[in-house]
Amino acid sequence: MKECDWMAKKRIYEVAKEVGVDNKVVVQKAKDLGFDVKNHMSSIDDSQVTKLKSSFQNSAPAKKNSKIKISVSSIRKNEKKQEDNAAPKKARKRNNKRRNDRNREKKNERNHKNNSGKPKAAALLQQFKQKQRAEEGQLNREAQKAKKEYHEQLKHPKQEQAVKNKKKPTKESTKKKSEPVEKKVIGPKILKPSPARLKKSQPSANERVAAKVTIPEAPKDEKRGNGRGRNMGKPGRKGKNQFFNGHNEHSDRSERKRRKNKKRQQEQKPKKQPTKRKERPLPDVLVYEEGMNAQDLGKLLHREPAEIVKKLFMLGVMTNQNQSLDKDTIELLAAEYNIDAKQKVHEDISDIDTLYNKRMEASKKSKNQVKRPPVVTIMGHVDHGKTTLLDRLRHTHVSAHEAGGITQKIGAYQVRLDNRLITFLDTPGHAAFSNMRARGAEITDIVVLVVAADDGVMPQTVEAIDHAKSAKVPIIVAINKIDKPGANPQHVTEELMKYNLIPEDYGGDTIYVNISAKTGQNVDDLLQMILLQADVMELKANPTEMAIGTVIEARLSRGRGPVADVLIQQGTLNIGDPIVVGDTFGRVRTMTNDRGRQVKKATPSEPVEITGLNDVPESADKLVEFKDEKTARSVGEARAQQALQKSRENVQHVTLDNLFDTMKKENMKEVDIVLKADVQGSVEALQQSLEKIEVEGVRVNIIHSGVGAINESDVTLAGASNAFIIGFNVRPTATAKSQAETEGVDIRLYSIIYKAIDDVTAAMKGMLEPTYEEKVIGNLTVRETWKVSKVGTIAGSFVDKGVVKNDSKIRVIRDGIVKYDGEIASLKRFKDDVKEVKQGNDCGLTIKDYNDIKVGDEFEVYEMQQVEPK
Ligand SMILES: Nc1nc2c(ncn2[C@@H]2O[C@H](COP(=O)(O)OP(=O)(O)OP(=O)(O)O)[C@@H](O)[C@H]2O)c(=O)[nH]1
Repeated sequence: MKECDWMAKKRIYEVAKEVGVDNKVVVQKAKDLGFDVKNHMSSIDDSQVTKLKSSFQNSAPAKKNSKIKISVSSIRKNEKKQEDNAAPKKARKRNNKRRNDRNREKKNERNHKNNSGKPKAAALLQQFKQKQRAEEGQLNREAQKAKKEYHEQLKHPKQEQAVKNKKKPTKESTKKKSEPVEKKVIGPKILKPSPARLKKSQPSANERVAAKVTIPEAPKDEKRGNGRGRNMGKPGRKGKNQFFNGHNEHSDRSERKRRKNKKRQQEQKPKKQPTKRKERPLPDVLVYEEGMNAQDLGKLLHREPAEIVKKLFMLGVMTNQNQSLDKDTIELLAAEYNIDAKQKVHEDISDIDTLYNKRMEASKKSKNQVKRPPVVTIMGHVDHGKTTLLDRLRHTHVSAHEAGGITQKIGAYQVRLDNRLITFLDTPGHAAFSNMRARGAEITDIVVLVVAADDGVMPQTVEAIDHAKSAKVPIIVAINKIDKPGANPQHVTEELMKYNLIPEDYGGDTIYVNISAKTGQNVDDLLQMILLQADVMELKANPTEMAIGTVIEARLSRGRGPVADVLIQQGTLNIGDPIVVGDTFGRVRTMTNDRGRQVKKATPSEPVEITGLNDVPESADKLVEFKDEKTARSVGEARAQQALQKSRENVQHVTLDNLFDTMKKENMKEVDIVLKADVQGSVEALQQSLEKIEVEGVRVNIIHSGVGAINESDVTLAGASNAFIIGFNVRPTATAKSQAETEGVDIRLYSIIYKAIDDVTAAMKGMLEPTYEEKVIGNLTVRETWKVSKVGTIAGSFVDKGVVKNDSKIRVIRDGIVKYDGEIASLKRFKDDVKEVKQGNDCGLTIKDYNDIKVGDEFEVYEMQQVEPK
């Protein structure tokens, strides 16, 4: 209502503009008329406006225009009725209908007054009409012009602004306030249109812009079109209606209402936007991680979390949006949405074995593969000539052709024949081959089986065949020592045929070469055959990618730090490359080839010695190159940590009690024991007896033996070797004992040889019976001795630890050696027989059948307690 009142009023200055008279004059006039006005900003209502204007009639120069304006608008109003009938826009008709009715009533009233007051006015009006129609045509043209300009200004508001600024370079802030005055906006105060609204109005602006330009001051209208007045800023229906209907309150109200509704609708639109999310399609597969919550799943499924919670609720799972969900629930949810669910597999970057395998597979599929030298291992029975053959190859086919020859041994070397390379692993025998295999390193492409022509197939020949076959590595048979007088290669061939090594001459596919490693006879032929076999196998690698390889040997070099001999298998290793090798890492600092030369890069099948690692890796460890040192470091450190953890878990595992299980589990071939005894004779006797024990191929291996008490070094060695300790007539030192307890090293103490042997044998058979285990209950030190006839030696002792009982067993220990093991005969305290004496007290005791007690001797008092088998 307020707004309507306000809108129906006019400011004095507006009236002044309309009548073309100075503000002050109008203010004075208004005051004269008795209007309550103070200055040109004071408002007056419609009737006052009419009175005020009429008071200026016939006096102001602008009166004519003003008249015309009034006349035009009144004529328009009169014609409105007819125009409305023909009006094409039904909407406008509807909107204006009520207003028109009102206007009609008002106009009729006015006409009635005019007619009654001035009888000749009709004729005069007719004249005016004609004249004004002509003027109206002119005005329409101007309106069209203004419309065009208005559009221009809409398109180039900045230019317009610039022009405006030029025109009014000063008092910007006050100008803004006074703008409406300068623009001569007639009518109610106009709300500033928002840019968005302005934009929306644009399409219909064409028709609307002219409405306001009907004001006679056409050139000023141009400004108004650019201005911020409502009618100009928002050229539209409102302006048009205003033009046609005058300042109709009702039309304003309905228009505002309509705009408000429109605005509300527009505002509501973005709110509806989120519902569109629901329309997004579900993924084909829900790739989830265990522990995800409804929010996480909502994102993956393109659904609102609330919907997920609701769905789960329907499935009987009460949860909120943040609660972690288990695998089953997530899969249930996926099933509810009728899509598959797949758990995301986290790649463990520290698992370089998997990374190695992946890269190996990827390389095999690569288009950049090129031929690579074969990697060969020489196997055979003892003394059949493996080393001789390797030496010959090394010294003839390397040094003869390569300047410098082999200056150092790096676990493998390459020989050259017909400008082609063959890589030989420098560790002959199937044990090395199998050890590598056991550790997951299958680096050999071809096995050369050396069989002495004068000896034939021997046990280790058969073992070598089995190892090569199980590794699915092709065998080339080298029948050696054919230079020897008793050599019978034919016989050897026949023998080998029993093991399915059928020569080509007999329709098989095994290559046989008769050689003499000693004289070098046919050694070239052997190399030719190796190359032939390599061709058949189409051995290839991709040298263009990041390197992977395997450690052949590794050691700690004085001055150079950790050194590893590695065989590159795929890719190219360069100086400076960040690498992880087993549980170690670093950057390749130096690379040396088998001829002792520094190289900058190593390609597939090339053995090189590398430095730059932070620690010494183990043979058969995998080498993997990483993109950056940071990753290599984190992987290396993570692996070292894991390895340490594992080693800690392993250390305390082998005990006599769990020996049998451990042997089975770890496929042990030897039971490692550290043996300590009181005298050398006992050590030897016990060592021989223990080493004779063999249970199902598993033997005892005494890794260390010696005379004296069991010390820390013994415990450390046993811990590192996963061994246990047998003490014969000796005891561990106090620190050794506590260290053994901490590290879980098992110490077994015996005073009878056959008992120790029986226990070890029984443990290896898994038949170690539940036994009595001694439990030390106290320790004493002899402070004084008295020899009493018929009683023997009385030991005046102090109880250092625990308790001593009159029925305890007791050991006499002198300098770590058990001097006697027996029973207490009597226990006294101040001449009284007592049952027990506790720590911190003196006592006197005698030992059954033993009197060799000296001051300083230690007593270990113990009881036998039954132990359940573990
Ligand atoms: N006459 C003759 N003797 C050979 C030949 N090859 C090797 N020998 C000899 O056979 C003996 C054993 O040779 P090695 O090369 O040590 O045999 P191996 O297979 O390496 O033996 P282990 O290392 O013990 O497994 C040595 O005395 C060699 O000199 C050969 O072609 N002809």
